[in-house]
Amino acid sequence: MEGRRPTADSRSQFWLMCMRCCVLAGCVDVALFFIFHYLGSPILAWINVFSGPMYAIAWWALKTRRNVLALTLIWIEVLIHATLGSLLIGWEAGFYYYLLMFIPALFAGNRSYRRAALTVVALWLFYIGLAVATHLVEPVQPISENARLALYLFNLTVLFGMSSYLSMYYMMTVRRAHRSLSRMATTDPLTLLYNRGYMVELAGRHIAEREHGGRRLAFLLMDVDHFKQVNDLHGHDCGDRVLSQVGALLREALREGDSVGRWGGEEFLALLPGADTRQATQVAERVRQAVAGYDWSLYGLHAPVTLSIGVSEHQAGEMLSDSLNRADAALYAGKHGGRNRVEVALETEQQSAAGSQAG
Ligand SMILES: Nc1nc2c(ncn2[C@@H]2O[C@H](COP(=O)(O)OP(=O)(O)OP(=O)(O)O)[C@@H](O)[C@H]2O)c(=O)[nH]1
Repeated sequence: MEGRRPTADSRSQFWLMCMRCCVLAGCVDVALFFIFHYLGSPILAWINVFSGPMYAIAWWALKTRRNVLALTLIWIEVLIHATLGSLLIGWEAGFYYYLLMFIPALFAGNRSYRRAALTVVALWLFYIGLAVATHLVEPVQPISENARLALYLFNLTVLFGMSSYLSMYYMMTVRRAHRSLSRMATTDPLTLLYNRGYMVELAGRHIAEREHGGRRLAFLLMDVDHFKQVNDLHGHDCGDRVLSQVGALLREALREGDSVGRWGGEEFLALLPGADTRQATQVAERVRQAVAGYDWSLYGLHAPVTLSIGVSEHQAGEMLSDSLNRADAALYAGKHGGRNRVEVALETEQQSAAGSQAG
């Protein structure tokens, strides 16, 4: 039976990603400390000694939900690092790359697109200013051509790694949000079965397939008997839990490939692709027995919950509403025949529902 999947909180995922970035950035700073020592650039080496603890504090701030403090520290660190790196060694060392990583993060983490866009403009102006400054002023602590190239390649590699990670995260977030939205649009929140709208869509697809020479299609329209009494005697909350349990029993009793949804209040619909009337009737009987045989005393009920079920099979050229009307007529006959019964619809809407199996 088709089911549903768990959800994830995308906002907390964003902060988890920031924590991972802090760890990565801290590791990069440790690597840069040794690189600058090796290159004979002590000022930059010592900047990294301060950067590492800043990322450690930012990580701790994120862990303790001091998100604004964490983001402020990360911004300060990257701005100072990129500025000093560019002014001391030169634009060609590629420290400006680190500023670029803020652009997607600004839009992903900011609820206001306007504020994110304004910050990007400020960042762009800063970027331009830094480029012009490094063009006009000679590097304060120049290093050899080869060392600068090595540094440039290192920074470029970090940018590729970080950007790939961030892009992957953003795509995962979008896909997760899409899955979550489509689940909400297709699921009944109480029973976690498909909702009516999605059942209509699924039935439409099966009918189209059948009209093109595909498999047969049978419908089970099911209604909980005397459900009003459950609400009246045990309360609405108990009624909700009973409906939810009926949903779970229906899911268990149906085969992989069948679909079941909540059709209305205490009414359910199952689609059985590939089943003819005889097979659908057997399935309906199995479902009826599964619900009636469940131990409902667990819910404080003194009598078992039962279902009346109307079975219909889609006829060539028939509209969905016609198949369902025939199933509904059979269900109605089941109610009148004493409930806790499976009734089979006749082939055309004009004929009354007939045939019965006692419960
Ligand atoms: N707890 C709960 N009750 C619901 C929900 N949706 C519909 N109902 C109740 O289901 C009851 C349906 O009552 P009726 O239509 O009279 O049918 P019935 O009592 O099941 O009787 P028969 O169908 O004739 O066997 C009403 O009391 C509705 O309030 C729901 O989501 N939760």
